[in-house]
Parts: sequence; C-alpha cells; structure tokens
Amino acid sequence: MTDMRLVVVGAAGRMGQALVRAVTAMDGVTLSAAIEREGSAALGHDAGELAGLGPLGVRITDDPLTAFAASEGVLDFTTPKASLWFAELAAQARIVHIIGTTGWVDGELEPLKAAARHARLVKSGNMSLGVNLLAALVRKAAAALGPDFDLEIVEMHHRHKVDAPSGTALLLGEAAAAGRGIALAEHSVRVRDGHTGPRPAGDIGFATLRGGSVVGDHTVILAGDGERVELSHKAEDRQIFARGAVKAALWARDKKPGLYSMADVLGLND
Ligand SMILES: NC(=O)C1=CN([C@@H]2O[C@H](COP(=O)(O)OP(=O)(O)OC[C@H]3O[C@@H](n4cnc5c(N)ncnc54)[C@H](OP(=O)(O)O)[C@@H]3O)[C@@H](O)[C@H]2O)C=CC1
Ligand SMILES: O=C(O)C1=N[C@H](C(=O)O)C[C@H](O)C1
Repeated sequence: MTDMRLVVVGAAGRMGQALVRAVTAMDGVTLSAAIEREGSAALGHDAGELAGLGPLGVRITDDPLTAFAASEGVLDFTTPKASLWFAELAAQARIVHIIGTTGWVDGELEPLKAAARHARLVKSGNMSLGVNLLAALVRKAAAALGPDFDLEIVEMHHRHKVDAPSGTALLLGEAAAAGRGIALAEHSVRVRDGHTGPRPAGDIGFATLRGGSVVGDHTVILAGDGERVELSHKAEDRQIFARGAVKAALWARDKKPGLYSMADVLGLND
C-alpha cells in the first residue's frame, strides 16, 4: 500500500511541530501539507525547519481546501472553533480527520457527529497508549470499589494551556462515571471555593494545576475510609500524543465513516 498522505493543521504549534516530527519518523505515512491560520508568522516557512528537522520541502500555507484535496488524512490539534471548520472541510473531501483538540463546550459536538456521517473521525482528549489504558483501569477500579470510595481527579499542565479541566481529566472522569454507572455531567464538581459544606456522596471532583513546562500529569484518587487508591499517568514527551495520532490515521484509513475514539484504535473496547 502507498504511504498515507497526511496534512498537519496548526503546524507551528507545540503539537503541530510534534506531529510533523512523528509523520516524518513513522513508516506508512508522508507529510502532504502543513497549515496555519491566515496572517500567521509561520506562513511560508518550511514545516520541517520549524519542527527542528531541517527542510522537508513542505511550506506552511493558509489554504486547507487545496491541502485536504491532496491528502488522505488531517492531523488536528488546534482549537474547537478551528477543528469544527476543518471537520466540515474533511467531510467534503471524504478524508480521515484525527482530532486531538480539547476545550469543547456543550453543543459543539453535534456538528462533529454530522460530519462523521461522511468522514472517518477519531477524536480523543488524549492520544497516548498509557492514558487510554489508564482510563480502562479507572473504569474497572470505580466499578470494583463502588460509591463508598470518593473519586477525585488531579491534573497538572504547562503554563500555556488554555482549557480546564484538561481533556484527559474529563476522559478519565467519563471512565470513572461509566464504571459507577452514572452520568458525569450530573456528578462533576469542577470548582470548590469558600464554605462548601461536606462532600456530597457520588461527586466526581476535578482539581487543576498550571505551571512551568509540565507536558501532562493526571492522577485519579479513589479515597475510602482508611485507604486510598491512586492511579497516575505522567507524560514526559509530546511525541507520545503525536505517534498516537498517526497510528489513529493509519487505523482509520480503511474504516467506515463514523466518530471513533482512541480506545477503538487501540482495541481497548474489544
Ligand atoms: N489529545 C491529545 O492527545 C492532546 C491534545 N492537545 C490539545 O491540542 C490543542 C493544541 O495544543 P498545543 O499544540 O499545545 O497549542 P498551540 O497553541 O501551541 O498550537 C495550536 C496551533 O493551532 C493554530 N491554529 C489555531 N486556529 C487555527 C486555524 N483556524 N487554522 C490554522 N491553525 C490554527 C495556532 O495558531 P495561533 O498560535 O496563530 O493561534 C497554533 O499554532 C489543545 O487543545 C490541547 O489541549 C495537546 C496535547 C495532546
Ligand atoms: O494542552 C496540552 O498540553 C495537553 N492537552 C491534552 C488535555 O487537555 O488533556 C492532553 C495532554 O494532557 C496535553
């Protein structure tokens, strides 16, 4: 089979550069184009040079339409607004769309579901093998320990991160809620301040830390009477997410249109 032609959008960003490095290093894929927004200082620069690789002969442009027409898949770690636009374009071009973007709010997922009628989308708040395995373990632990164990999720990220709780923390919260057989939306507590009163039974709490260059740390605490279970993942390098995204694109290449998760890609739902 020929190499899968992949376009990286947001190619000058932290994850965009990691994606360019991953596409260049991995077998079975080739970088077809690199996109940034109109007016970006990165336009015209070589995507490889920006990613610290030396020239690749792929200049960054602000023309996703032309890029998508010449590609089989798009790797997208940008913003929800940009990802929604790219989803429309990817659906029109009938190409695979891998979405790592986080910070989604209620209602924004409906257009993605519509796009997935025509396109193959893989969306996950975390594309690493380790976190997706952790989610499976959290689901099991929450089911096994039951409602007597209070659930708290703590995350820390670098000072540049703009959304909270992280997409990963929410993914882990969903896994914990699924293990308990409850809906996360009805039990999540994202902020505590002032006289909160005692902790209501069944809550799933989130705590957010920001600072320095932390790539991404997550701990799920199951706190019972007299004992505590802690399940953690620490990301040390953004390449784990980028490699996961490329793996997802290759996996989705021969799949039917639909909205898939990283657990589907990794076979953790089987
Ligand atoms: N799912 C996962 O495994 C992971 C997800 N993420 C998520 O990925 C996202 C990006 O993170 P990160 O790389 O750190 O952020 P950055 O801000 O470094 O990168 C985002 C890039 O997207 C560009 N961009 C924004 N809008 C557009 C547009 N309309 N067209 C083209 N390019 C656009 C930005 O350009 P400009 O600077 O000009 O706005 C920027 O270069 C976040 O939501 C983050 O949480 C991160 C790591 C792993
Ligand atoms: O913004 C980041 O950096 C990260 N974002 C994702 C998230 O919101 O969980 C994944 C990873 O933790 C890094």
